[in-house]
Amino acid sequence: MITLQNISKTFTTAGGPLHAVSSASLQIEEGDIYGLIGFSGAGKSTLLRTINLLERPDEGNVIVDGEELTKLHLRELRKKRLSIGMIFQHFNLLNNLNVYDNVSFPLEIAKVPKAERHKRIETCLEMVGLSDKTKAYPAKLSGGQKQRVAIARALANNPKILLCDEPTSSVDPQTTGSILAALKEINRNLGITIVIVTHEMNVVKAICNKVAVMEHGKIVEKFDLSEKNIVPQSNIAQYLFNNEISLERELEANYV
Ligand SMILES: Nc1ncnc2c1ncn2[C@@H]1O[C@H](COP(=O)(O)OP(=O)(O)OP(=O)(O)O)[C@@H](O)[C@H]1O
Repeated sequence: MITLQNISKTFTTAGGPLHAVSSASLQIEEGDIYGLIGFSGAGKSTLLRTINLLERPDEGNVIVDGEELTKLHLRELRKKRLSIGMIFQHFNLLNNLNVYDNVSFPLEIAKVPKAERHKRIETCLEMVGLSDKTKAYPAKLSGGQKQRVAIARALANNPKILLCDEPTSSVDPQTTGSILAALKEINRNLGITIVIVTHEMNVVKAICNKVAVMEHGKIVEKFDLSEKNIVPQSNIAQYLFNNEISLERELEANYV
């Protein structure tokens, strides 16, 4: 369903070229919940953002449902992006709009007629358990509720794929559980393929069926978590599998 072939991305920075992603290849099948894990700066978000070309790779191919995205014209790409929803660490809600209008926003951009819009907004808010919050503004919501609004908004255009960039990094552990449960339900009930960037092996173990471990811009190992005997080979994968902890910056300093 998603094929990333030899993706590379270099940023120009004041300190010189920064190779954020180097020759990364990944095959994600329909229905997967695919985790991308690694330390801060490993290139996870950059790689994730190439899947909808929010980040255009310098080299490599991005194939989604048989279509090579880097070859699409802007209009075709915009259409294709409707089938790829995305959520972020800091929710990215529009603070001057209430919950209903936040979810309505992508539908208005896609020019969905009003009656159909209303139906979809209600369905999506029901899916994330926020039907009673339509009139609330983001400032009045908890972190978990904000992320569930963001999930509803990402689902509004009936995507086939949901990209999640550290969706639980700004919330407490209990809320993490409710967000992950919502994502799992969406995957199970709607068959939406999910790609999730995280620092936390607990997140991977809770919902992913596959995971790729990244370090210094490269994918160093991939695992099918349905397999019984997982034997990590790389130092970083061994570290991640053996330490079920959140990879905060100070802990990263202890990793050798
Ligand atoms: N737009 C940009 N311009 C310059 N450098 C960037 C840009 N985006 C990312 N980088 C750099 O590329 C590297 C990879 O960043 P990326 O965000 O993909 O890593 P990550 O594994 O997701 O880490 P984090 O969890 O900290 O976001 C980092 O060194 C980052 O500073």
